[in-house]
Amino acid sequence: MTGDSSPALVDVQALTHTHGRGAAAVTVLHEITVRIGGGVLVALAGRSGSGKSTLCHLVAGVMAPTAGRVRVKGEPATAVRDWAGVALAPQRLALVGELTVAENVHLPALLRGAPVHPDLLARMDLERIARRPARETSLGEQQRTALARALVLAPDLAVLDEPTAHQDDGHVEQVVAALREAVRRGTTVLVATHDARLIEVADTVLNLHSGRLVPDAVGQGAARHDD
Ligand SMILES: Nc1ncnc2c1ncn2[C@@H]1O[C@H](COP(=O)(O)OP(=O)(O)OP(=O)(O)O)[C@@H](O)[C@H]1O
Repeated sequence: MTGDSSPALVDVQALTHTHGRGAAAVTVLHEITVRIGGGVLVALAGRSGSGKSTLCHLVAGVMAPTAGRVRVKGEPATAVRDWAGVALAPQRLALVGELTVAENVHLPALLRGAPVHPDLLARMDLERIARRPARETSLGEQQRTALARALVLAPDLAVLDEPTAHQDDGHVEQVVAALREAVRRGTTVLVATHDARLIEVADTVLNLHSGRLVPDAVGQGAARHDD
């Protein structure tokens, strides 16, 4: 989180979001205001259905809020199209099943003509299966592939929805280390999670409760890590 006067990487102001229309309309986020600075790991915690994925999608700019605004680097989040700006690993992963694990990870770099981050495959324990089509890998492997893909351009902001949901303890440690390393290199990482192992290493914890940020929990979290 940033103080009021410092520039925010992510600036969310009075954001409200309603899914559906008419009789089916349901407002799932209410008047969210929060600012997030550069180079921090932020955990967005909250019970199932509290609105974490919805807020992730709005911050990543894949949908627009019903009211209020989300700015990333001073632009509306929906206008930031470059994965070097904002990268998303959605809960449902969205891999290209026919492409290999390595091709999926490197796709944002290949599309952009950018160099690939050399050791992400190893960091995410994907080297052994790098040449296998993504659809022929386990769910945990697919999740680590989507996480590596989100980090491959060292984006300003990586939005990762439940990044440890399909990982065993050992791989949780590897994912956490990779996220901390991304933060060390300057990426702000926003994770939606219920995982205490991830929440405890966050610089900031935002707690969502029924679509509202719980005021006295905002800004709490583990001390800043400098590793
Ligand atoms: N497309 C949609 N149409 C209608 N309601 C939706 C839609 N997507 C999500 N919702 C509702 O919005 C609320 C918040 O959902 P969201 O997926 O953001 O929660 P979450 O905190 O990420 O949950 P989980 O931890 O289970 O993934 C839930 O009540 C959900 O049923």
